[in-house]
Amino acid sequence: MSANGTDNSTSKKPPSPSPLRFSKFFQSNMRILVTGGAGFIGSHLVDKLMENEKNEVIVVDNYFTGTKDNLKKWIGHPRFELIRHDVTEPLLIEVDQIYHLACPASPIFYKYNPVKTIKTNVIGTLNMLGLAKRVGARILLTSTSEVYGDPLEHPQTESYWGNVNPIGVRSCYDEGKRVAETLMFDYHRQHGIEIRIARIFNTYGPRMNIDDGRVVSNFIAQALR
Ligand SMILES: O=c1ccn([C@@H]2O[C@H](COP(=O)(O)OP(=O)(O)O[C@H]3OC[C@@H](O)[C@H](O)[C@H]3O)[C@@H](O)[C@H]2O)c(=O)[nH]1
Repeated sequence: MSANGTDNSTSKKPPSPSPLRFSKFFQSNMRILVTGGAGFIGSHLVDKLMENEKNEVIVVDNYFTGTKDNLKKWIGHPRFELIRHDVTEPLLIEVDQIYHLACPASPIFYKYNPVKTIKTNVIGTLNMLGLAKRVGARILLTSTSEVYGDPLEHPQTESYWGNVNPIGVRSCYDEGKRVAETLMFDYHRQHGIEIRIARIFNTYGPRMNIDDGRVVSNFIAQALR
């Protein structure tokens, strides 16, 4: 039972992974899908996952804000595969874990085509959950502090439900991520899918687009100009 009294547990067993998981070879190899892996955070996650010799990493990305350049050191590596794919289209591959990061995170980009942004959050997450159910994979969603909207509680605890404008110009991202979280929990309760959700607050670091309009990159860009 979570702090706000809702019962997020499930009585369902997770779907069984592919029979290949139990063969000797695959026991020691984890096939990991990273959607949005060509982006700022996604490419650093790929670097971390590739450090483990037992991981095979597959990145799907439509390069809306990410770039192959962020992954250049892995292209051609035997344990790495890069696929140009938009997660609003179904994806039929065999994997054991899914890190679902595909979504424009900068306001400049997600407000450029708000309908596409919410499609990516809703249909993209549905496609990834459908894949997780089919292959018995565990799935992590990178959510955001924007699910709290304009919070009335400081600091926000994870059980705080937020204060979000459903019809504003940022709602495609804020509400899109909230629906993505809803879908994650519904697949968990209804189908026993193993889920993880990380609500990422403001981040900065190498490979961040300096002019992507987020607060920290704005401060740095203004300081440099
Ligand atoms: O429709 C889309 C939109 C975006 N993407 C990709 O998703 C990736 C997003 O990476 P960005 O560099 O834009 O953003 P970040 O890495 O900072 O965002 C990260 O943290 C915030 C979360 O909300 C995002 O989901 C997560 O990607 C990019 O590679 C982009 O090309 C898709 O693959 N499909």
